[in-house]
Amino acid sequence: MISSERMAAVDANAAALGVPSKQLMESSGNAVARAVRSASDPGDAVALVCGRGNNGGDAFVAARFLADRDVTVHLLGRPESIGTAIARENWEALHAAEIPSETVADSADFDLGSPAVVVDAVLGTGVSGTLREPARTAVEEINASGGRGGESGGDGAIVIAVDVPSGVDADTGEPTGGDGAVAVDADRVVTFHDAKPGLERLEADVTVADIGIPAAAERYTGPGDLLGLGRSPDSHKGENGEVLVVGGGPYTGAPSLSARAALRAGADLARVACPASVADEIQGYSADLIVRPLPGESLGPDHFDRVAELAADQDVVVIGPGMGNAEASLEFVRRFLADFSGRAVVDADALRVVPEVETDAELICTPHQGELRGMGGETAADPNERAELVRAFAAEVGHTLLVKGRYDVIASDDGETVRQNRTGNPGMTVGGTGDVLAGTVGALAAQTDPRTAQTDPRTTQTDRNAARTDPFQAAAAGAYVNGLAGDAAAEANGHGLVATDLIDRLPDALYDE
Ligand SMILES: NC(=O)C1=CN([C@@H]2O[C@H](COP(=O)(O)OP(=O)(O)OC[C@H]3O[C@@H](n4cnc5c(N)ncnc54)[C@H](O)[C@@H]3O)[C@@H](O)[C@H]2O)[C@H](O)CC1
Ligand SMILES: [K+]
Repeated sequence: MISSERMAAVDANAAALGVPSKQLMESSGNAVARAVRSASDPGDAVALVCGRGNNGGDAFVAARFLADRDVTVHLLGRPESIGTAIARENWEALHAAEIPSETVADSADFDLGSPAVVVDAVLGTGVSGTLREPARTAVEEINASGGRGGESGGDGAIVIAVDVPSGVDADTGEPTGGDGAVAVDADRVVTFHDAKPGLERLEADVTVADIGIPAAAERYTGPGDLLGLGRSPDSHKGENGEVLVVGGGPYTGAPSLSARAALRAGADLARVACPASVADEIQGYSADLIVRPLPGESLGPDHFDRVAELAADQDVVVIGPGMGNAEASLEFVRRFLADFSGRAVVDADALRVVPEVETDAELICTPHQGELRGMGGETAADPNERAELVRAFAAEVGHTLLVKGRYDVIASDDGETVRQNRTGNPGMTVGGTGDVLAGTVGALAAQTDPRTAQTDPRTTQTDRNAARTDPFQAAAAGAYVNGLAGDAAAEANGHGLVATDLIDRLPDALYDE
């Protein structure tokens, strides 16, 4: 089962793996043609009703595979306004092949005739809102032509929908125009790659066609995993996330790297709460950070009130970098996590505390293999076996996990979703790259998802968490871009790369795909 959002990501990942959408469209069209053939006889009239997006494009391809049927392609709108290059190329190929087609400039002129089969390729997953003309009339004509919804009581044409009946939301099965809005009532649906939750709720007979998307496009992160992370063009300071890094004491570099990575990964503000003994040093590394000194030389339970107060205004807390493993510091983390209900990335020595703590916080834990074992998790040499172990352990602890390794493994807090990341290189075993990753994930988890943005200041912490990028998605995207930045750094510096090389390359990795 796959959501439309994930489907779009997998599509982009497939293209990055060398299987571009045009190739997928060829398979989609072929699958539709097979369904048409099984529903008709040679010589039968087949009407393909096509919109100007890729859903229509699938039907242009299908028409080429139906040489022994009496095919007519109806294009809704002008050919010049076909929206995508691949659909346009297939429209042109149709002409070159002399396949009969007509363009429907005015919906009043639309005449479907009385074919044996109607292919509904008006709209696929690209639909939004109430159907506009000429799509609306076309959908009504399709429904009137036959099928269960037809005036002829089921004796008319067989309606085969491409990917999803036009006007239906593939995620919910509801009309996109709202309750009772017009949508195609299909007899059959040929959907691509995987089942869609909304289609299960329809009466139509749904088949899933394998269109050749490689399994790796789902198993591994890719550019598709960055979709939906774009910041809104009219956002103001603070809207793209404020991150608080809590750490330092025995070390100064780690919290600084995390906080600077958070800024480069798009956070508007990065603060560091650290022992006063190292505050000047951490500030000295960078003018971009806001440093909040805590009395003493290492984190301890006395800092709880102050850190809880600082954390309350933050989108994400990154806790652990460079804090060391003194018992008092671990006790501080226990108290902090037990009380916290926001979102936190937990790294380094703070990780071992996680399995002991009952918390309402939404945690993203970023252990390497050794730290995972320290948390009570298991690991394995085989990447797929390791992925399975991490998935099960994420469900057990109830938090998102990002386990670092040659192949990173990301698992959702319910253990339902697991993904691997294979960007990165052996040069990244140098100290500090994990701190960069924690800050990067923190920044991505701090962004507001533009699709669920919630701007009312009275909203609760839970509402605010819900409006942000999904934690699994933030972790997967973070692992992917951290590895890309590492690969760019290795290109320049080989195995001599250092963690700060990654930080400067994060913006390109994130936004210049
Ligand atoms: N990986 C795959 O699954 C592949 C899927 N393919 C097919 O592509 C469509 C999705 O294509 P897309 O171009 O994104 O969108 P659509 O064709 O569904 O529609 C875009 C088109 O529709 C217009 N539009 C949007 N809303 C409305 C409305 N309410 N009323 C009227 N018109 C509307 C919009 O302006 C655009 O012009 C997917 O379903 C598959 O069929 C490919 O084969 C590649 C592989
Ligand atoms: K359709």
